[in-house]
Amino acid sequence: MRRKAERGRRPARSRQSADATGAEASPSQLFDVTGLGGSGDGLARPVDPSDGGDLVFIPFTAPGDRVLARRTGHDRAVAEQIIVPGSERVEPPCSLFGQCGGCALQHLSTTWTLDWKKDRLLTGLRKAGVSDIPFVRTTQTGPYTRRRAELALRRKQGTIIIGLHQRGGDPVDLTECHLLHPALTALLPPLRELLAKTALLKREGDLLINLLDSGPDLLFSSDANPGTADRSRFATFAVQHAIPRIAWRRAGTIDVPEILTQIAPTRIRFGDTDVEPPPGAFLQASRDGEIAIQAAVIEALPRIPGKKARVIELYAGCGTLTFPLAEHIRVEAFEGHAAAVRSLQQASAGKRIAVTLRDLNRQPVEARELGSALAVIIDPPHSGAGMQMTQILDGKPGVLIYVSCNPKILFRDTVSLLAKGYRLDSIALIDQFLWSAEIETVCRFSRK
Ligand SMILES: C[S@@+](CC[C@H](N)C(=O)[O-])C[C@H]1O[C@@H](n2cnc3c(N)ncnc32)[C@H](O)[C@@H]1O
Repeated sequence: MRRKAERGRRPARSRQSADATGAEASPSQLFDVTGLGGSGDGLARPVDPSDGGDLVFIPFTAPGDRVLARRTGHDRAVAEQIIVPGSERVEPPCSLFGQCGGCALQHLSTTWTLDWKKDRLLTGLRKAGVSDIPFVRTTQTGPYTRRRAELALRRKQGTIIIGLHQRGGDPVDLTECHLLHPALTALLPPLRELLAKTALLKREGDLLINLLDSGPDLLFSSDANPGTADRSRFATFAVQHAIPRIAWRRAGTIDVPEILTQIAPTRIRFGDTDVEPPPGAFLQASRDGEIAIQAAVIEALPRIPGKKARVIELYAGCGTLTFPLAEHIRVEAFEGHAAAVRSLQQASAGKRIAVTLRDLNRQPVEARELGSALAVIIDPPHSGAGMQMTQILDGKPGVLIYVSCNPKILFRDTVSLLAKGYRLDSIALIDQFLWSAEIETVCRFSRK
């Protein structure tokens, strides 16, 4: 949960005074909001065509709204007043909505946003050439379930801010959050007190929190080294708040994190296996989201012909999918993050899992190898699978189970897969990023 974009504030329903900065860059105009753009901002047209007919994006507006807004760029505007609210508007649950960059869509019901995401997905797939769209199974995770967060830290005039960046601006102190798991929100006030006393944070840093089965796992990155007194403060804090591990690294580096204190083993369960993940490990955003993704992947497996059959799993992380898969079939798992691979290897002992550390951008698993597997499972980072996708397209595995957090890349890859004779058999849409425009999907492609 991290979002940096354009500065924005929730528009008031009653008239607000001009911009807080006093800037009068452009006159206010009336706009009708007709839909939402890909990042969840309202897509609007001026009511008076002489104001220029082009569509503009207006954050925190909803379809059906008529708003008074001021242009901030050729296709951007900021709402100042909602003149007529759209029928889909709801009261945002969080008082920070519109300032904090964590949520973009709290002013719309979660039912509406799920339908909107499904519609975007289907429109994109149709445009990519899928003529026969299969049934879409949808799952939506609830509020207060987010178990992974990357929060910004600031020391400002003697106080500590822990929060999410407002759009394009400073972090907003997270005094309230309807997304985060309550166990994580409860940690924020004592963490502010702790950080106020430490030397570790000079001016700014970040905190990545993962809520594991063993408790919260904290990874700080900051602009100053922790002192000796800090280490004992963190150790006391870990005991007081039952935090198994607290790690740190210098901001802006990818150094192996230093363990400031560890009072107990860290643990997360994937399928039938406990894994000890490294600090800052990739995790699916919520437990419910993870379960839905795992179930969709397992369901998409083809019939397993015998004990020798194997699947190849690319971008395996610490094994979110590897262990559930290995309950059914042999798995060859590939991952580029060395610490994740170590965790995966340790937990794989005695199981039908072979793990390889591989930068799949530089050295993709080759087409021939992919083509000989019963299925290939792929869960690439947001930037997509790059060269690895080319090898998949050349290797033409019979079944490709594609987990995606970036619909644009999914649509692009769908075009290529259809051109190689694949069809789209099933789609699961997992809305695990509530109140944001993000879309997570599991798609099964197969060749006749
Ligand atoms: C979206 S995560 C999925 C991880 C895992 N499947 C899960 O669900 O927890 C993407 C994974 O790709 C890995 N990754 C990113 N770039 C990579 C690369 N060039 N080569 C191999 N792995 C990479 C990341 O370390 C991360 O574990």
